[in-house]
Amino acid sequence: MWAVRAAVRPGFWLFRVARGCGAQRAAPPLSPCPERALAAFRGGLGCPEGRGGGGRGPRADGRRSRTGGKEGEEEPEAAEEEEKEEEELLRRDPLLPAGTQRVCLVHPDVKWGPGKPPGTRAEWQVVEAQALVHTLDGWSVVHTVVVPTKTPDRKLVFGRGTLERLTEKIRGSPEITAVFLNVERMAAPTKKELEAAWGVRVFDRFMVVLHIFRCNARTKEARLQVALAELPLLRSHLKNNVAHLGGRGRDSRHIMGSGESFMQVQERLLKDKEAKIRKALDRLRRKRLLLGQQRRRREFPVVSVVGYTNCGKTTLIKALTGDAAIQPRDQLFATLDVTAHAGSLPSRVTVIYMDTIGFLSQLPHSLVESFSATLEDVGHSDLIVHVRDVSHPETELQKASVLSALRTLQLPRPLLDCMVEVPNKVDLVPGYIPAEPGAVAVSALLGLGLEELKARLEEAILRATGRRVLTLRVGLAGPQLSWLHQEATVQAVDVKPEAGVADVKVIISDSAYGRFRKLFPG
Ligand SMILES: Nc1nc2c(ncn2[C@@H]2O[C@H](COP(=O)(O)OP(=O)(O)OP(=O)(O)O)[C@@H](O)[C@H]2O)c(=O)[nH]1
Ligand SMILES: [Mg+2]
Repeated sequence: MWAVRAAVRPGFWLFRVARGCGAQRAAPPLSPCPERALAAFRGGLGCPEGRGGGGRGPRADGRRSRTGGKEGEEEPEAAEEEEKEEEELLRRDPLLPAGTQRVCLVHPDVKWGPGKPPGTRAEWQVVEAQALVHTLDGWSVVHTVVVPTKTPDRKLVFGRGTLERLTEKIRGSPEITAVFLNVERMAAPTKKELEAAWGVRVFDRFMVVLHIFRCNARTKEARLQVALAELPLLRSHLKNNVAHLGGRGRDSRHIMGSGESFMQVQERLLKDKEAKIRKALDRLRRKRLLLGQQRRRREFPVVSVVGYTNCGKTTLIKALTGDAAIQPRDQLFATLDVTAHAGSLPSRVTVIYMDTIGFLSQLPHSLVESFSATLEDVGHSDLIVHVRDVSHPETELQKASVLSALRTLQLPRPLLDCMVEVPNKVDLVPGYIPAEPGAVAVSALLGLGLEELKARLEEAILRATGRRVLTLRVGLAGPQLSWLHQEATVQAVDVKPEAGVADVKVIISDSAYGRFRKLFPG
């Protein structure tokens, strides 16, 4: 969900990376059981399935906090109060009208100059804009107009003559109930003038995407992030309304003798709201980090699956884990919350796949900024898998957008260097051969290439987490075998009864192997 333009702003991301590529951390034991791994993992993840996001679970080590409750628990009244405040912050008027809308899509096509978006074409941008509209329940595009323009950022976006022609068309088409002007952001006066000229409501990309986010956000963190992203919109509405009131909003008629004008009171309320949302988000983030630490103590290798929106991330995770509960949808931004799903690799290594929010180019900064914290989990993973829809005409541009945004996350170099490229939807591109070295082409939908991908992921995970495959000889009478079952992944046991020993093939971390040698020096 990251904008290409936003991505190049230095210091833009709020992202903090706690640790580097998995190679730098102590390698954990691996559970052979995905269900158990996931149950343990979800206890430490603020995701809808996990129900762990509330952060009120007990500490893994059972220690008590200062308040007398276990650490990670809160005082019940304080927690209730926080919950009430969070719900209050989430109460909002509808952003876009509910019910059926027949939309005229107006796409300003910048053919030259600095406003021309690089590497794309008007028809592709139109297809993406149509997909955004169709994501909304009951909304359809009834007309599409591509209008050449030099300066889409001028007040009325188009020249006078073009505006007149558009007005004639929109006014003369009674079936049109709304206009989607495919610009990143429209200034409030522009919106007002266009709505007055066309007689219907006019939306920009920011509003449409924000509305989709609102509909799709599930966890409290994601919903609060949407609420935060909405604030600039509320501010510009406020300015617009005050302008509409003429001098009345700004003048010195103070409200109830408070010394503040109407505008000042509203601005203060919005500022208070912003501070409260940020505080609530910070609270949730701290809980997530605390739970993340518990999760890391359980130490399952984590694979973050990232990519442009609708490229097939969720479908791939469903195919890799066989998790029937996952429901991919042909929709932009179907996934807005980071969720975790356990799966097994060929040597029965259990990994946790993290499904993430997709990227979209030309997304307004405030939206990107609001969601950056959600992506912190990517920085805590052991491996990144970059999924790409190779059947999409803008597949190369999408790849560039994703990579450019990933770079701005300030992820540790090794994590980026170890990234596994997965060109997806190859069933739609017969004869597709990946150009990138080490890439594994798949069709997540048809299950093509999955075994090769699992083998590639296993190799990358072992390398990234400092694990190795060893065959150890153990005595059958001692506790070594059960120790190995607990602390490593046992792949095969070759019992030699006559010698009273067994050759055990294990995947074991360097640290666990060190402990094994110390415990069982013989
Ligand atoms: N033909 C084909 N379609 C696929 C493949 N993988 C995914 N799809 C379809 O692409 C659409 C989007 O899939 P998702 O898995 O929801 O994509 P996503 O990247 O998770 O999307 P967001 O969560 O919205 O960012 C769905 O209709 C899938 O059925 C594939 O390998 N081949
Ligand atoms: Mg998804």
